[in-house]
Amino acid sequence: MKRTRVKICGITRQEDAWAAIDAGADALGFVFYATSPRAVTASQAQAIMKTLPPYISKVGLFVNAAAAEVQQVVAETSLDCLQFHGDEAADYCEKFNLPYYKAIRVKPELNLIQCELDFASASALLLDTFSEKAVGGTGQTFDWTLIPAGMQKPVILAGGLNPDNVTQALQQVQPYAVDVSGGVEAQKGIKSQEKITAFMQLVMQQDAIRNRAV
Ligand SMILES: O=C(O)c1ccccc1N[C@@H]1O[C@H](COP(=O)(O)O)[C@@H](O)[C@H]1O
Repeated sequence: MKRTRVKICGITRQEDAWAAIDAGADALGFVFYATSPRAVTASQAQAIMKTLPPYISKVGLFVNAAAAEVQQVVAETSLDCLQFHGDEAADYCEKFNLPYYKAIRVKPELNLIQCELDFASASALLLDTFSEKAVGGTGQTFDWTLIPAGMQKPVILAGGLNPDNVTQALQQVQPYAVDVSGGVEAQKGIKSQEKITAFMQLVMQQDAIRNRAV
C-alpha cells in the first residue's frame, strides 16, 4: 500500500498548522527567509511547533543563510528536518546534525542524476520551479517531463501545485511526496482550510486509485 506524503509549507499560524494536520498532512514547513511573505521567526515557529502532536515532521526552510543563523533556529525550535532552498553545497547542508532535503530548481540543462550524486547525503531532493524572479514559492509548475525515470532518492515534487493540478502531477510523476504552499493559500502567508482539505482529498483519492490498480 503506497501513500504519497504531503508537506504543507509556509505555515505562519497555529490554525493553519492544525488545518493541515486535521486534513492528513505529514509535514509542515516553516520559512526562515526574511524576505518571504511566509517568513517566521524562530520564536513564532516554536510557539506553533510546541502545540503539534507526535509524528508530524517539522521542516525548516532556509535560503543561503549563514550557518550560525541555521544553528540558532535549530537550537530555539524543535525542527526535525532542514530544507535548503538556495545555492547551498552538500558540505554546508551536512553541518547541522539534522536530516535535510535539497531543493533543486529545475531547468532543462540541469542533470538531476548528477544532483543526486552531489547531494548523496540528502534524505530527498525537492524539485521546484526555476525562476529568475524568485528562489521559491513561485506558484508556478515546471515541465515534469524533465524528471528522469529511475531517480534513486525520494523525489518531493513542488512548484505551483494546487487542487487543480495535483492529480495530474501524481499521475505523471508518482513522487514520494508533494510540497505545496501558495496553492493552498487564501492570501500570501495565510492558508485556506478548504484548499488544504481539497488538496489532501485529491492526493488520497489518487493513492486509492493507484493502490487498487496494483
Ligand atoms: O514560500 C516562499 O516564500 C519561499 C521563499 C523562498 C524559497 C522557497 C519558498 N517556498 C517554497 O517553494 C516551494 C514551492 O512553493 P509553491 O507551492 O509554488 O508556492 C515550496 O517548497 C515552498 O515551501
